Amino acid sequence: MKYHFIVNPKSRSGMGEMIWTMIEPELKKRRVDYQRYLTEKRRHAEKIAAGITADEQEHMIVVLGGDGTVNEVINGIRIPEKVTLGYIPIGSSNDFARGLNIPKDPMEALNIILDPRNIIHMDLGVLTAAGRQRRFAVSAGIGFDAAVCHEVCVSRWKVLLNRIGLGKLSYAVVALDRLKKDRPVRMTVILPGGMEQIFEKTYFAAFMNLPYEGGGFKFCPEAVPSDGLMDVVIVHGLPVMKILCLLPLAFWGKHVGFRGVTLLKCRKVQIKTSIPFPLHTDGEPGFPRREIAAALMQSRLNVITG
Ligand SMILES: Nc1ncnc2c1ncn2[C@@H]1O[C@H](COP(=O)(O)OP(=O)(O)OP(=O)(O)O)[C@@H](O)[C@H]1O
Repeated sequence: MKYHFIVNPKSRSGMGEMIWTMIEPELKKRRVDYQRYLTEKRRHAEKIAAGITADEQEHMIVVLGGDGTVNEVINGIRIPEKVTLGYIPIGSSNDFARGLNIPKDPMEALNIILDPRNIIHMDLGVLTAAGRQRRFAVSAGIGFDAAVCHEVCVSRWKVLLNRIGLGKLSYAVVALDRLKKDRPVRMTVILPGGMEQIFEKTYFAAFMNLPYEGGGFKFCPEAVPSDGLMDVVIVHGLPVMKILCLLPLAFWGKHVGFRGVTLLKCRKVQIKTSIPFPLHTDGEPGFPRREIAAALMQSRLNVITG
């Protein structure tokens, strides 16, 4: 089967293009049947994936880019179960690769794509807000974590830290700054069957398909991408000082069990907040909203993992 390579040359502040120049000679050497598509702007990867899968037949798509490019590709795919996805991680946060044990080394990642040992049927989430839907592979969130994503996208920290190979730390640096500025809100969480829980002074809720988000925060250590369930983490009712202590622990998933950290598993959840709160899907920012819903799709994506 032909490999469709979707390459974001601008990922990790321009590293994508450089890595592709290493990968392409290897494909030629191994006589791989491939086609390359270079993304030219935001949302272009989505259009490319939509074009490849428009015939609703089986396809092999390989993404070379960051979590943002993976997100665009999964949003473009017509029927996820017809597609097998390979991934060469070149992003700043790399939570998709981290959660699926995909090697960071581009050549190693290519090897497992060309000779796959493990293919999982991965759940995909859908975030619905103001009548619009956006799919996610890693996580979606409302509140503080989404505000951090907004700011990382526009801050110079990501570019500076990417230059020294520490791009994933941009989320931690911006998180510390946002904690000083953001005010927690009242959040109502509605589960299937109508069960309602109210959380006061909530900083954020994240809906996770994989254990990590934000460049390595293991917010939902038990998240399994093929179990048919979303893991939800809600952080609420804590003083800023305690959050500052818990955030580093979250790198190892050791924040679990502390008061103010609530974890749930479900297929569907609805959230209402007292004021509009920022959103994200796989780290890509969305407009602030007061009411959203997150759910898993019926159709699953085949993903080559490490
Ligand atoms: N040619 C291009 N020029 C500018 N931006 C682009 C281009 N192609 C894609 N993009 C945009 O670049 C953004 C970031 O890409 P990507 O997520 O792959 O890398 P990253 O931000 O370094 O990684 P991560 O999401 O893991 O932090 C995406 O939102 C995508 O829409």
